[in-house]
Amino acid sequence: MYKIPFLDLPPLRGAAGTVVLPGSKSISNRVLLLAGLSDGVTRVHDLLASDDTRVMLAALQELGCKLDRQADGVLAVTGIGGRPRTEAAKLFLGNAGTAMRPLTAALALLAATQGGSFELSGVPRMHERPIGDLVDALRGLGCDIACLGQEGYPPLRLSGPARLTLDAPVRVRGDVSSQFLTALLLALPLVATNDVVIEVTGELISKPYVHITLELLAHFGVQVRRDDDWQRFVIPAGSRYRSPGEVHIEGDASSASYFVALGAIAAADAPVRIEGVGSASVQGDVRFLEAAQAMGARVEIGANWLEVRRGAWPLRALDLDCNHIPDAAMTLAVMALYADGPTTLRNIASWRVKETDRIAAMAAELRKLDAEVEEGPDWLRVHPLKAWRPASIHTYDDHRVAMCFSLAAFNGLQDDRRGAAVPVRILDPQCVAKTFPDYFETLFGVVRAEIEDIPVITIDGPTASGKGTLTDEVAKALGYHVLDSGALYRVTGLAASRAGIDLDDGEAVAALVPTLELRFQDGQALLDGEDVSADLRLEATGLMASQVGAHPAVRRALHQLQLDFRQLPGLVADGRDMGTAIFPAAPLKVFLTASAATRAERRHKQLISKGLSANIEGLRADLEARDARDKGRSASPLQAAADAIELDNSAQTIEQSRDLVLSWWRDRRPF
Ligand SMILES: Nc1ncnc2c1ncn2[C@@H]1O[C@H](COP(=O)(O)OP(=O)(O)OP(=O)(O)O)[C@@H](O)[C@H]1O
Ligand SMILES: Nc1ccn([C@H]2C[C@H](O)[C@@H](COP(=O)(O)O)O2)c(=O)n1
Repeated sequence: MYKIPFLDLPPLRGAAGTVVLPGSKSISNRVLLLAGLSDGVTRVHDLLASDDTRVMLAALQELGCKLDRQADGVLAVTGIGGRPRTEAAKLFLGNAGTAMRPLTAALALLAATQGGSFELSGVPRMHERPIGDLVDALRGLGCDIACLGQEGYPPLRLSGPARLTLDAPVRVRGDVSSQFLTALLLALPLVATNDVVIEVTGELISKPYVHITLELLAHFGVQVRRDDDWQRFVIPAGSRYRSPGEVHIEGDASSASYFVALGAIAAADAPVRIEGVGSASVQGDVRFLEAAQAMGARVEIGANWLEVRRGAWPLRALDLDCNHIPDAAMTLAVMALYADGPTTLRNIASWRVKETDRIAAMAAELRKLDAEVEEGPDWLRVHPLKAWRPASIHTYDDHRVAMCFSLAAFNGLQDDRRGAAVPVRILDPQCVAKTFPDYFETLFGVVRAEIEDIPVITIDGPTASGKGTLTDEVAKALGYHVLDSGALYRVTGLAASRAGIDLDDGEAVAALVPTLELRFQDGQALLDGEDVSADLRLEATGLMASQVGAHPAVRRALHQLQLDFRQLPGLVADGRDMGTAIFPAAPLKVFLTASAATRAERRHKQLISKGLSANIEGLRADLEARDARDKGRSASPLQAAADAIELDNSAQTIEQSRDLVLSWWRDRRPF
């Protein structure tokens, strides 16, 4: 996950490959609650690991459920059989509507029948999301619920005992959020001593989510009867949750929408394959496929997979009632930028009370790209874009805003004039943790950019100037990859010396390079499977690296290997010739220096801190000798590129150097 303030997406040009979806959020949290309330153990396969499931798990644990993560990755949930092990708990539920609503209903009813006091709270946005209709319905049954802030909103206190009246129908509004009805359906079996009737007032929205609820209730032994018009539901007397033993969570159909759109926009040659949802899915958002097909996507579908590729291009504009796919429909708003006319999304009033006011948010952010957007209380119209503006997309702590705006990075496909493609900046990218923590990593695994569009920052300089440290810091701040080119020369020197090759024989050393089995993994350098990280950092290895690096044949042999590090979303490359020979067109080149005395002192400290003895005078002599060789060789000598910025960090802290480089980078960005 990118835990950084912003993530810049370079212009993207194509997509192909396979994506395995994370588990569905809606199914995960419903299954967890049902498993938690049941008797016995439920083994949950493919559970979504995200912020929303984490808060649900923490709440269940607080109520007395036992959670056991098993070796096969399955989570075993031992339920409380409808009897909380505590009489009082304060539960923090973040911004998870799928936890707040059903836990409110379940704990209000359990407090009423068994006594107790439960407080439910969340992040500030959760306290702005209405829950009054559910509270009213529960109060109508006799539950004791106090709104601790504003009436009709969390935080809430649920207290008991209280006398419940279950013989009259429970009325709940269905036209604001279907989660209120879902909450009652999930909770009322706990107290159904007689048939309990729920009547929905107003037309029920998002029926597919209620369908998921009914399917899962049946799986846990509760057969709810419903009328054909979805206005009346009956929970039979004596209903009891029974764990089905094993439950498999299917992939998240709303998350699939980004990759379906990706296929429709950018899979011109080979499809994007999406594993985890398909024709057997119970989630309503699989119907996003119909909308994508109407816009031009070509789709093949199996029980548990989809393959999507581009059909019509530009996409076809759409006028759609999105009531059945409220979450996935946000993706259509960005697809609309690539359409042949204005696209209108209707019946999306529920967007206003989600993680943020999504109608306002989408309109504001689409306009930043220069799109023409019209909005009404429950609709949004987006006009296609020809000339795009680079934009910094505010994400409102809303995972779906972040994910769907990643699709705006394909603007170069819409306007193929040279240089017309623009990058897109996603602010607070870690908000995707709510449902899809590795969304951007997954995206980068299946998209393609022109190599020259992938940004590179080069940091060259003499030994122990702090290049590696600065490179790591800058890369961390931007979410970029790192190329430690010195490590490649060090490995080459080490391997050649181990193989008994004369380090002055450039051709022999170069011939060794293609045979090296080298991997960089979790901070380790593995040569033929052996961790050689410690050997690589020895001063003696540095000298060998300098020696082999003087041969043009060795430099040629390592050239492509270094270019291959240029991957999405960007690269910071550290070495001696990054700016002069390997990435001569890099938009930011830094030549980092520090006085020899400072460098010797830093290296001394570094070695001592690792428990290695060192002599400061000897170190200084070694590094000056290495610098002399690196500067004096004919092939790509150590020197500043003509357009590099020189930075002497002798008197700077690491943070000061980092912030300076980041400020230079900011100046070069179009945002
Ligand atoms: N600005 C700085 N202020 C203080 N110490 C620094 C600074 N930059 C780096 N250092 C310290 O100097 C030591 C050497 O830094 P680093 O290993 O990054 O240098 P390098 O140029 O990559 O070296 P090499 O050429 O051997 O790969 C490290 O211990 C690092 O923490
Ligand atoms: N781009 C590079 C990187 C390194 N070398 C050589 C010269 C250095 O002295 C040696 C070790 O590098 P370090 O790990 O200290 O950065 O490798 C080079 O020639 N070109």
